[in-house]
Amino acid sequence: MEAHSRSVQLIDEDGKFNSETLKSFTKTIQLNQCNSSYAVVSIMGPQSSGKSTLLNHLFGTKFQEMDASEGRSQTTKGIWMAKAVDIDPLTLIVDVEGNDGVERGEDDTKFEAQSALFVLAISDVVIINMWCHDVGREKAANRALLKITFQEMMRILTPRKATLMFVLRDKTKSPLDTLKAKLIRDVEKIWGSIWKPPAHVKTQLHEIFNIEVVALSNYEDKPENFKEEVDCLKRKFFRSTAPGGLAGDRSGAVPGSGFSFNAEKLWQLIRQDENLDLPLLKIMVSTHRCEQISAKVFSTFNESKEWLQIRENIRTGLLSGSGKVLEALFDKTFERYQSEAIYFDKNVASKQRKLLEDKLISQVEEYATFAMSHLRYGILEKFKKAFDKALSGGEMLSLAAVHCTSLCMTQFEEGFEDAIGKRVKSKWDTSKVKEELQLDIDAYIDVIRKDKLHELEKAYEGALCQVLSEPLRVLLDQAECGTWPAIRKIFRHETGLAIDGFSNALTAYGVDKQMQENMIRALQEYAIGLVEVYARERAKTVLTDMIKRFERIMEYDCNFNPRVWTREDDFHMISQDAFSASLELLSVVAAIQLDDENDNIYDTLIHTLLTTDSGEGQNTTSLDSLNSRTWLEIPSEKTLIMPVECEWLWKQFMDAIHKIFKRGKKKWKIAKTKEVAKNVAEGFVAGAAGAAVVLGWSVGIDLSPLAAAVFKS
Ligand SMILES: Nc1nc2c(ncn2[C@@H]2O[C@H](COP(=O)(O)OP(=O)(O)OP(=O)(O)O)[C@@H](O)[C@H]2O)c(=O)[nH]1
Repeated sequence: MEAHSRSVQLIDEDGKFNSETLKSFTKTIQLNQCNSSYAVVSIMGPQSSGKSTLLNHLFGTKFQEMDASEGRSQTTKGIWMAKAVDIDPLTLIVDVEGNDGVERGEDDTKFEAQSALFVLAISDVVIINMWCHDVGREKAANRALLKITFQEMMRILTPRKATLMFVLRDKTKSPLDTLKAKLIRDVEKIWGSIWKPPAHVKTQLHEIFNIEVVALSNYEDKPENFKEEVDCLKRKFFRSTAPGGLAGDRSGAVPGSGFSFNAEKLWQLIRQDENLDLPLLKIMVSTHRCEQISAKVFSTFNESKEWLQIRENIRTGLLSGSGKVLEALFDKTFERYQSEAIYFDKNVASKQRKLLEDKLISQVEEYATFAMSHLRYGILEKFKKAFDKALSGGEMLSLAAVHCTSLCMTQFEEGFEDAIGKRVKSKWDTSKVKEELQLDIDAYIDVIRKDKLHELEKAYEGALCQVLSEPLRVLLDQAECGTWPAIRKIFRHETGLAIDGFSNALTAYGVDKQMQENMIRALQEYAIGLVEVYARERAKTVLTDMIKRFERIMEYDCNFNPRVWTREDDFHMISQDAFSASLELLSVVAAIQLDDENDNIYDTLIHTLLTTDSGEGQNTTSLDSLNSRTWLEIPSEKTLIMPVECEWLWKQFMDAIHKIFKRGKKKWKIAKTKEVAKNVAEGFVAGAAGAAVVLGWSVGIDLSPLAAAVFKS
């Protein structure tokens, strides 16, 4: 009680505002918690007019009073403040230095005017303390004060409605009503005489002030009466902030927590003699206070166990459910802010709330970033599992990719909301992280797709290899004129089937057209390569194979039975067949002829190598046609044995055949009976002669040893 009723100096006699003193005072009396439920009552009046005495009796304060024995000199310097005792709501009492200029000098009205303005601006009730006998007096000190106050108020201040309570001291026998009427007339006269800004030219006094008039007995002469009347007056200040009370108009009231700042700024502006724009000041105070409230709730947020726990979650990676906690914490923080900021300017409060929200959002940025990246990797792993499962369950890759991706993107959104809450999530741009996640997912799909496509490719290659290998081997073993047409037929058929199947299968993998074409081309090339492999293999052993073929025809008849040469056997024709068949073999393996329908290699070879012209040798023009490295209409990369090589091979072949003829006795079975033998020998001779015609141009086979051997046998 003592501490509250004791007064503090708000502004000293030199006009210095005691900011720290006021802050500490308002803190002591817990003004901050009052919002708008508090009142400010101030007193103005001539020096030594009993102002402090009245306040102390009325409000239980302890303002310094003049010692009566010292005569009338100034005791109150500057502006003082105390808290009324036993009055609800909390009521601040402001005692102002006497203002009749006696101490400061007649001309120094500046401080008086400034303090009067200050008091008017911060007060809900202004008590004008005056001697009863001054009512109606032209020269009364209050007249000058009121005039200058009204004048300055209209010049630089946008007033807010307050109560002007005239307390007439040392009341006389004049009835109060008469005094009151006189006083109001007087005050209105003053009001009418002052300059007013255009907006207020027609403003009536009662629109700016509620006027109250009270008369008190002389404190010194009639102390009992004085106390009684003061007690009665005191009651007027109970519940003063309730509607209809002395301080009932709360519309312009500054909330308790902004009082100090408001008072200090106000005093600064008054001292600078600037136009006082109270609404602007109100915004200034509101901004200052809302910033303070915001900073306070922000630090409470930071220190809350919930937020500390969420931050800890970054370390442990346990995000699930944090969103709800964060959401509730945000709500609590805004509620805390709102509960105090609501008493300040609405626009300022909501602007500061928005700033607070931004601050909170950026405060959780580290957590949100962590949550997003944690989710990104977690969801990617989930995608991999879901995708693999879908594929192993037989789902088409392209469909699985779409549905698993969409599932995972939804999971990302849900997971982020779960970790960070709806409110924060709505403020966050997740598009970049989602793009990155999408890229990760696409990369994984690509890897799997490549694997699967590789498998598919291998499967089709394997199948093609299986269906083509055997026919190719058989056909190339046969190596006759119809070989390449047959290979082409089976090749086109099987490759066509495989490509159809492959194309269909590819649609399940979501590959683009270009890639699809490339892969089909690759399969085609594989099939071509397969043919080439077999053909090249065959080409490698062509000389041996030609010899073997020649020998086979000579040793076996058309039923594959071992041949026993008799006279009936047409040696010439059989050997001719053997030569032709060998040449056929050479022509088949000389080039890969998958595209070429006009197979001219065999014709060229027959024409140049197996002529039936006179045995004096092959015509050089024909042989010249083999003096080349390419076959007509066949690209070089499809050539397995060049024409010039064929010529060389043919010579090798004929050399070998020569030797075979030489040892024909051992090699070929000849009938044993003499007659048969003779016939055979004749036939051989004839056949050999024919053969010699065939062969003569190149190797000049000497058949006589064979014939001799036959005759000997
Ligand atoms: N005649 C008369 N004298 C009073 C009354 N009340 C107080 N006084 C006397 O007036 C003198 C000044 O009293 P204060 O209360 O100090 O007056 P003040 O107006 O606060 O003085 P300053 O702060 O110096 O302006 C004291 O001696 C009081 O006893 C009153 O009702 N009538």
